[in-house]
Parts: sequence; C-alpha cells; structure tokens
Amino acid sequence: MILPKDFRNTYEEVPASLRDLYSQESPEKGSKPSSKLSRQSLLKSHQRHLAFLTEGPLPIRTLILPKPYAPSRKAIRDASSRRLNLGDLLIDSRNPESFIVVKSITLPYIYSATVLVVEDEVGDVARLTISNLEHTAIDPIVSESGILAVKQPCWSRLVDGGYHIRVDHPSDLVILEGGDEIVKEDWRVREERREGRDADEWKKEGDMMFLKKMFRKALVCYNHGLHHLSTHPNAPLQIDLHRKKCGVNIVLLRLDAAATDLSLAICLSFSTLPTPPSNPALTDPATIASWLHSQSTTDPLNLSSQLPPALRALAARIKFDLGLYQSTPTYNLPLLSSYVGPLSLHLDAATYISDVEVRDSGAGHGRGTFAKRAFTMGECVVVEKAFVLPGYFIADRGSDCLLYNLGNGTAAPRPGALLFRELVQKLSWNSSLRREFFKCDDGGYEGEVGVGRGEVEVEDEWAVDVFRIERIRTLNCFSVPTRSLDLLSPTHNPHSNPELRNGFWLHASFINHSCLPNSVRTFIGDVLVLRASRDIAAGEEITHQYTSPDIDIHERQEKFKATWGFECDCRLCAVDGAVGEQVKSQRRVLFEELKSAVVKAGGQGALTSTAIKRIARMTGRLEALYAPAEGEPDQYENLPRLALVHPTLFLTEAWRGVGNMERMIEAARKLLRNFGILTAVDTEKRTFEVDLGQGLVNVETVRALKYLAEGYTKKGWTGIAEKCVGLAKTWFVIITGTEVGMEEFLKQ
Ligand SMILES: C[S@@+](CC[C@H](N)C(=O)[O-])C[C@H]1O[C@@H](n2cnc3c(N)ncnc32)[C@H](O)[C@@H]1O
Repeated sequence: MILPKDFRNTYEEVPASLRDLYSQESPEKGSKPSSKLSRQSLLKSHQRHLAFLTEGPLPIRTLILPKPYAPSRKAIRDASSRRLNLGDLLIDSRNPESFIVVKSITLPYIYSATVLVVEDEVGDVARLTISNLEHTAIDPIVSESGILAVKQPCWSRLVDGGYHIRVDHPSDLVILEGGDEIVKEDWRVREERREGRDADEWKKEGDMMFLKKMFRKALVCYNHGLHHLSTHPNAPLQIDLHRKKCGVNIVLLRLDAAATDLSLAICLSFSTLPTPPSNPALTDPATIASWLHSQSTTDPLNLSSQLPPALRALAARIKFDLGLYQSTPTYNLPLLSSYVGPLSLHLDAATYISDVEVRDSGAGHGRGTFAKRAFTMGECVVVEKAFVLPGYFIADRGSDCLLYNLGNGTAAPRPGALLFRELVQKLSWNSSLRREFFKCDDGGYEGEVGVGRGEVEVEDEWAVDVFRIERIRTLNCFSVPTRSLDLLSPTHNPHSNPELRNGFWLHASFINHSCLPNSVRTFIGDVLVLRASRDIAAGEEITHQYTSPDIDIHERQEKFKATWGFECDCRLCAVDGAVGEQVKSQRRVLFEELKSAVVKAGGQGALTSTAIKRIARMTGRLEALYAPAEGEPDQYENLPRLALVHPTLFLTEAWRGVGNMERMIEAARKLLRNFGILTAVDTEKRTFEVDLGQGLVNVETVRALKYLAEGYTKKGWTGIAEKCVGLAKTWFVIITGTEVGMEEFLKQ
C-alpha cells in the first residue's frame, strides 16, 4: 500500500497533546458518544497504519501512562460481573464490575502500543488500544481473529476527535481460548490442529519457531505436541516437550509456568526410570514445583544429583530467577565479575540478606533496614541479585523508547522505560512474585487511587497495576553501570555521561538514604554488593547515598524532594542548612570562581607553581567560610565540607604534577578532611592515624590515600605508606565490590 503524502500516524499518541486533552474533564463524561466511525473507515485507517509500520520511518517508541486508575478486581467469570456490549459503554467512565468480549477483525498494529479493530458480539466495531503488552510484531500475543475480554471498558477520548477503548493494566485484558464457554457460540473455533501431525512434527515446528524468535508460537506447537501425546503416549518425547516449553517460558520471563513445566518433566523422568524411586515425592509435580519456588539452596530430596544435566540446568536457572537465598556472605566475586560484559549481566548468584532486617525506622523515614549483627568496615552487608535489570545492547537504537507519565508530568528516558516494561512483564506472568514487589514503597499511591494494600487480589492473584508499578519503580530503582569498577577506568569520562541502566532490587529497596551513610552499594552485573563503609554496630540502621549530595543544600533538598519525596535530616544537612544565607551564597560564588580559575589554569598548558598557589589562596578563602565564628564550636569538626572537595582534589593532583610532594601530602590530607575523614601524623614517631568517623568513602578518598602512599614512599616513610596502601585496598573493595582491578588502580 502506498501511503498518502499527508498520512499522519494517529496510533502513535503525542504525550503533550494527550496531556492537554486530559487536563480538562470531558463535558460528555458518563454519556454515550454522539457519533462513531464506521467499520469501513476504521478498517481503512488501520490498513494505513499497518502499512506505515513497514513503509514509514519508525519513530521512538512512546509509552504513555494516562492518569492513574485502579485495575479491575473482578473475575470475568464471577456471577456478579456485568457483561456489556460496545453500545453500553460510556465516555471516561469505568465500571470495575463490567467487562466486554470482543473479537479482533484485523492484524494487530504493534509499536508503542498495540492497536486492533474489534467487533463485539452484536457486530458493533471499535478501535481497541492495549498498552503495556511486551510482544513483538513477529511474535504477537493478540492475533487477528483473537477473542479478548476487556474489563472495566469505557470510551476514551482521542486527540483528533473520536474515541477508542484503552486498556492500560495487563490484568484488565483476558485472552480467551477459541473453545471457551464464555465465547459466544458462533465465534467458537475448534483449536487448529492439523490432522496427520504427530508430536514429533509439532516439536520440530516448535523448534523452528523458537529459532525464529517466535516464542509464543513455539509454545503453541509444543502444546499441540503434548495434546497429541495424551492419546499416543511416549514418555521421552513428553519429557522433551515439557523441557522445551520450560526453556521458552524462561525466555519470556514466565517463571511460574516454567516451573510447572519443569516439575512435570522431572516427575515423568523419575517415574519412567527402569526402577522408579521409592520416594513418592520425586514423582509428585506439586512437591517438585514447591522446591523450585522454595528460594532455598537446600535440596532435601537430593534432586540436583539425580537429575539429568539438562533438567538440572533449567532447575538452577528457574531457582536463580525466582530468587534464591543463602545465609552467609560467601561469594567468589572476582569470578562473578569475570563473567560480566555489556551483554552478559545476569549472574548465577544467590541473595544474602540474613544479617539484616526490615522494620519501622522510628525516625519518620518509613521502614528501614537494620543490622542484626555487627559488621566491620569492608564486610558485605547485603548481596542481592536483581529482581529486574534489562539487558539490552546500549548501542542498539532499536530499543530507544520513552515513558511519559501524564499523571505527574514526568518522562523517563530509555533505561527507566525499559525497566518499567520488564517489571510489567515479569509481574504480569508471575503471580508468585507480586506480593513481595508490591510491598515496596509506593509513596502513598494506594491512598490516592483508593486501593488498600491488602485488597488487590484478582482470581486469587494480585492485580497488575501499571501506575503503581511505575510509582514503585521511580522511588526504588537504581541507575547502574555494567560493573562499578568500570566507572573507575581511565577511559571512562564522567562528563561524557554514558548511559546507565535502570535496575530493581527488591531488598535494597528498603534501605534509606543518608548523606553520611554507613554503607556503599556497588554493582557486578545484576548483583548488588553493599559493603559497610565503616564499622556498624548490631541494631544500627543501614544507610547508603541515593545520590551523592549536591554541594548546595537547597539544590540537594530539592532533588530529594522531587525524586523521592523526602527532606534529608542527616547531620550534614542539618549543619549545612543552619548556615546563614549570606555565607551560603558567598560559598556558592567563590566555588564558581574557583571552578573557572581551575578550568582556566588547566587550559594554559602545564601548570606552574604560581598558578597552583593562586588557586590554593582562593581555596583558603573558601575554607575560611567553613570556620566557626569566634568562640563558637566548630559544627563541621568532623563533617564533610563539600564545596572544598573539588578544589582540594585539584590541588592534590596539581602539586603531584609539579612534583611537590610536601604540598601534595598536605593537600591529600585536606582532601580526606573535606570528606569528613581526619588524619593525624606524628612526625617524630612516624605514625599515621585515620579517624573515619562519619566520613565518606569514595573513589576520591581512595585516590587521596594512593597519593599519600606515593608521597610518604618518596619521603622514605614506608611504614605510613604501607598503612595508606592497606586502607586504600579496603576502600577500593568497598567502592567497587571486589578486589578486581585494585592493583592496576593503585599503580596508575
Ligand atoms: C527506597 S525507599 C526506602 C524504604 C522506605 N523507607 C520504605 O518504607 O519502604 C525510599 C523512600 O524512603 C523514604 N526515605 C528514604 N531515606 C529517607 C530519609 N533520609 N529521610 C526521610 N525519608 C527517607 C522516602 O519516603 C523515600 O521515597
């Protein structure tokens, strides 16, 4: 089809236009549309849109969340559910007790959303837009002539006039089998099972579909094969088909279904042994499924050693993906780190959370995570495999997409949009995972939309509320590099702003922020490693920095408020906040002047001692703005002085550059001090003491120690140099998660 020149793709919604449209309540709300498009014009428009997907330039995918509304909690088969037709639907008015059954009369348009033309049981037609389905055009979930039940249907306005039916929550859509009794008689179809095909042929076709990445079609073929085997038994083939279905389900993130298939395959493989096992548990699918879901590394039935390798590998995969827990922080992290690459993020690692507990923080911060035992500096406090970390190829522009949330006017770029999509997919298909996820902080969403935490059950499953998923994502996700170590690489330029992924960790979500934290989180692929950055006492709350604090207290608090809805009340924020406005503004001005002086000095070729001294004098003036007034106690005594960090780092490296070791040592100690870490040197006894207090451990403090070691070595004070190296090593592990790359870093 040749598209007309003036063709506009109205299936790709424009967020700003939609926001404007939704900003005013429709005067027609609650009434029936006064006019509607004919079947012919809907079909014609649809054909053009389908042609656009093959002929037109593809825009960036735009996922849109309208204003929040709760998913329906009514099963369509519930006797009190009301079955409607298109003619009964009202504008912008959803009834959670109602549903409609429609049949697709077109191929689906699958891009930012899925669009179909559907007819109802009396032949009326409508455009149906389904958001948040994870399928692709080659492997669709909804098909031409597919039959769907849509819960709480209503007419939603379109920007260009007219109406469509819009589905946002995956649990508001039910895909019906052709033979389902709920489907009207003349729509019912016998499932297509080409005569003459045997299970082996279905298996081959399924394998072919799998290779073509048509995963859902592969599942259909394997199911046909299994159906054939119900009348032509062949145990090895049946095991094989369940095994293959399990593998496809894992690819589609349908882990609950994968566990069901695998338990059937395992039981069949045991029951068909020449001497079947005496333990009946081994041939009971429910027992095997519950072991797969047990989240425990224990294996009371000694299954692992008895399973054929292919089934054993699948069992391990499912257990890791559903979440596996170990009680000790024993890991070979360097080995795990060696497996990680841009396309291999997902590691086989169990989660360690045994030595922390979640309880009310008692400080008005909601729930928090607390130490159940003492941790020494550097120890792992939590090690956690991601619940979801999308593994896309960053250079692949085909995965570009944006998520617009019209409810709060925010837009998330690709990392957030892809995390949202994958969270929706994982939660839609795995009811066993929903309860834990929906316990995470949702910032009071339930109250706003009028749903209580315990009430969200649908057909014994938790409803998949996409608005709530998005709220939970924004409050709890982390931006992550492939490995924290990569952020330190000499080729990594912090100003080039490399794209970080967005990931979700269920347990780390319960850790509150402090600008003066006692732990540092790092990432090795999809494994989060949280280490104590100072000694932590049993019972102490574990905290980490959500983001490194802005120098300016107002900007800092604004960021916390805008992103997470809180105001930080840590000691640093209290002290920075209590500084008079005049001093605050003087600090800001001087900081900016220093920044320009540093840029200017750097741009004039090799630095001279005169240029460095000039910056040192300006830094001294800034330092004076942190001094206490005469007779007053020093509020910053052992607190970070954030505005001084960059200038002192510059001075340390500049003095090093011109070979002035004494000045470099002095500046490096100041750098530590400006992060809140006090050092004391006894020149007589040649001792060096470090008082970490509540100071910050980060890459710059590791660098400061490295420079100190270098300086003291040059002076011949090897004892102090060794002490600095020892501490630098511990801190390096804290800020990267492992010792991988440590020697190189300390040598540079
Ligand atoms: C990732 S969650 C942390 C766990 C959360 N407290 C809970 O009850 O689930 C982030 C939310 O915790 C709260 N929070 C975290 N750090 C805080 C702090 N320093 N002060 C006040 N509230 C904080 C905020 O409500 C924030 O949106």
